[in-house]
Amino acid sequence: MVSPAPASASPGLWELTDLAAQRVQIADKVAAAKFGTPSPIDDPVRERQILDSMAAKAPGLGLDADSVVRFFRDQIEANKVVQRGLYARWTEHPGTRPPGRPDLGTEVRPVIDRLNAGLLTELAETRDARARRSCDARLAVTVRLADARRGLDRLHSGALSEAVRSACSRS
Ligand SMILES: O=C(O)C(=O)C[C@]1(C(=O)O)C=C[C@@H](O)C=C1
Repeated sequence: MVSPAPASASPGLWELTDLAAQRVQIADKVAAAKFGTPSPIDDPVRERQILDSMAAKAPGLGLDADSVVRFFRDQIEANKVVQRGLYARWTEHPGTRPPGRPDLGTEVRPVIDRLNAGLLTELAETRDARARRSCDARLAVTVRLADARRGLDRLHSGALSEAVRSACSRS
């Protein structure tokens, strides 16, 4: 669930940013599902499915398919940054490994699917705000607020910045 916008957040960009933050946080569960199993972090088939599905829905929402693909590619790359960071952490400090292994197909990907749908809706909702010249500055503030609100550490906060880097000035 998207948490309510902090008073100082740019109302138009808060939901988009908070959903991207949640997508970065769900990488912990993805990594926990895969760590110590033969499943690699990279799943090109799943990535293609996400990108094709988002691209197909874009025109109906008045969005440019290429821009939507770029945005979701960034979401996926950000997710992988977190997964790799956690793998490194868990390898170096076995005591920090997650206690359980969630099921990727039934527990984790359905959440990602919902976040993807929400993000696509928000891309459409924020078309005007993202086209404004003020977008970069407002987004930077919103990202810092999401960092604080969700208590993101450096790994997740860096990934969130990467996730939203193409959000401004896209149709
Ligand atoms: O679903 C997975 O297996 C993930 O690792 C998540 C995710 C994503 O961000 O959607 C990231 C990397 C994979 O290549 C595919 C998808």
